[in-house]
Amino acid sequence: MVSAGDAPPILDFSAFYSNDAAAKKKLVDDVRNCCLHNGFFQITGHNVPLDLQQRIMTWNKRFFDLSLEDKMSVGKDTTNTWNRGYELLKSQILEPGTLPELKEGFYIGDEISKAHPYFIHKKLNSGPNMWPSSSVLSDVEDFKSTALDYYAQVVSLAKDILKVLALTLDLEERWFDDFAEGAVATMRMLHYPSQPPDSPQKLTRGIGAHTDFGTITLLLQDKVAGLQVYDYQTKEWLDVQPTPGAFVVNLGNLMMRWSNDKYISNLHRVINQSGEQRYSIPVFFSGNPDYVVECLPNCRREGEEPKYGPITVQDAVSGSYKESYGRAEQYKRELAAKEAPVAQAKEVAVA
Ligand SMILES: O=C(O)CCC(=O)C(=O)O
Ligand SMILES: [Fe+2]
Repeated sequence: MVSAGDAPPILDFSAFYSNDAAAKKKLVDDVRNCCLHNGFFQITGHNVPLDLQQRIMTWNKRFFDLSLEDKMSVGKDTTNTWNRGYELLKSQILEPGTLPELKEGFYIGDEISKAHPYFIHKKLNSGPNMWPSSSVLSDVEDFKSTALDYYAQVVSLAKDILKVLALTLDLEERWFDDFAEGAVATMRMLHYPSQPPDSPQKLTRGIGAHTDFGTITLLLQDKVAGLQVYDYQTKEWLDVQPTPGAFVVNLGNLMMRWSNDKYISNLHRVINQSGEQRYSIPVFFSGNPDYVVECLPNCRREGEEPKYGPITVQDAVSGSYKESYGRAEQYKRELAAKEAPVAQAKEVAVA
């Protein structure tokens, strides 16, 4: 049982693949408790090989070690609306009132060509990946195959977790299958430089307090800590300890809405004051963009109205993205407006 003040527990997911009914029931019960508590847990005993986790993490570091110019060769500019490629430091503000975030990212997803109906119809995060050229990265083919293999295996694990989530709601294991068919998921390699000692403590974030937009997130952390989950009862931030081989799993806003707020999409953030570089790789599983999400069975009392109306996965998730990037843009505009008169005054002084 998870209680107030407890960090997300580590659950052995191998029970899902075993024939041990008691162990499987315990896993389902534990996952249900976590979903009701704060929607966060860690899993070991899954089928994603440790070696693959290590190889993608090595690529994560190698990618961010490239020069800024090389990273910008796959920059996610305004023409790339499908969210792939490199994102500069300080591009996002997830926590209103804090500074642009000390993280840089590289977005990868399913390899979707411009002829694919998802691209043509501008479905959520759907389009071709942006890979560095071989002149930038001579073994880019290994980067590609490692990333796409990792992505596919984590998406498959996400589908297994959805089966467990179905069981937690006393639904058939296959309940989420239609939603998971043709699902969109986005993987984001992240690098958090250590926060400079002179940066304002209260305002500096690797990633500001936020909840995730999609259905479930599976996160791989490297060795450096920094991820924290907010505990509403104790009003404290709980550290999510990096655990070798484990994935941190958390529910996103779509799952919370879908469950009529029975299951929780919880606030979390990253602050890296370790003095070391921090790396992580979340995979955000959204679902089939056209699937209509409407109060799950067993999530409201008989006769009670659902809190939310039906919505497509596409509409639910894309709304949240626009909001968070809009905030960083607005901050930069305001800063530029504030600095402009100062710059002009300096010019006058020099003249
Ligand atoms: O890097 C982490 O540990 C967390 C990342 C995260 O919360 C996110 O990208 O939504
Ligand atoms: Fe997150």
